[in-house]
Amino acid sequence: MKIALLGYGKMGKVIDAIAQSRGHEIVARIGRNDDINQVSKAHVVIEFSTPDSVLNNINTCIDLGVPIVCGTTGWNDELSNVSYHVQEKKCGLVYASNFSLGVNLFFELNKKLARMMQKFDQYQVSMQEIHHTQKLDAPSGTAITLAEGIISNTNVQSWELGSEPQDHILPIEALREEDVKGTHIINYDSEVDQIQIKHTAHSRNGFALGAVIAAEWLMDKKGVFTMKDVLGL
Ligand SMILES: NC(=O)C1=CN([C@@H]2O[C@H](COP(=O)(O)OP(=O)(O)OC[C@H]3O[C@@H](n4cnc5c(N)ncnc54)[C@H](O)[C@@H]3O)[C@@H](O)[C@H]2O)C=CC1
Ligand SMILES: O=C(O)C1=N[C@H](C(=O)O)C[C@H](O)C1
Repeated sequence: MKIALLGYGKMGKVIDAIAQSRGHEIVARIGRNDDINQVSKAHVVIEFSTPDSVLNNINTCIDLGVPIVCGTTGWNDELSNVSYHVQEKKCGLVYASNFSLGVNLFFELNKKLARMMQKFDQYQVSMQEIHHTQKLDAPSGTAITLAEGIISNTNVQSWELGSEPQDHILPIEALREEDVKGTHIINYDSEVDQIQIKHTAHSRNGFALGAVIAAEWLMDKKGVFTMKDVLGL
């Protein structure tokens, strides 16, 4: 399969190596100042850039009719507009806040735990995410997906970055530390105990492999999908 990499930073480079190890050809490595029309040479684009570039990148790929796997975070509010554009142009998009198998299993575990906890209001839920210091968005896209999983399965109504624990609000603490690839922790605290679930990424390889598997899966499909569809969870 011919792949174009749109965004060639930390993730783009790891995806390059993993895609080639799976027999794919990288036909373009496109940075901020390069010609985006190079994506037309590819069967599929894998997009990991920045929150300020992602919308233009996705919309250009849709207009050029090239299917896209997008991992860039920080644009949740625009997902419905982008979905409309994908359907209108009969294109294909996989978007996931996190492409790793482990985190996608963790998403399901989080929802299941939230369903169990909803009738026990002596527990206050909270979340912590830790990432490297270059990360541009907070909270992480993964933390927002986890928060949505809790909100849709409990009587928590919203999440708040950096807030104190309060009824019906999920506080999210976002910490930035040197070289942390991505850690997400959910706590349910009562006066007498704590239940905690945690996912720790040891490298970027899990995110990158998931993105390449999503690109292989997307090839013959039209519509908007997420990693749950790709993995059949
Ligand atoms: N969904 C997932 O599984 C994961 C998502 N991410 C997200 O992916 C994004 C990228 O992460 P990293 O690679 O760590 O960041 P990075 O900062 O190392 O790389 C981003 C690259 O995109 C380039 N870029 C900026 N504007 C561009 C444009 N218009 N066209 C092409 N390239 C452009 C930048 O120059 C930079 O080289 C972030 O939003 C991050 O949160 C990161 C890891 C996993
Ligand atoms: O920026 C990162 O590095 C990561 N971003 C994603 C996110 O915002 O959730 C996924 C992963 O945690 C690494």
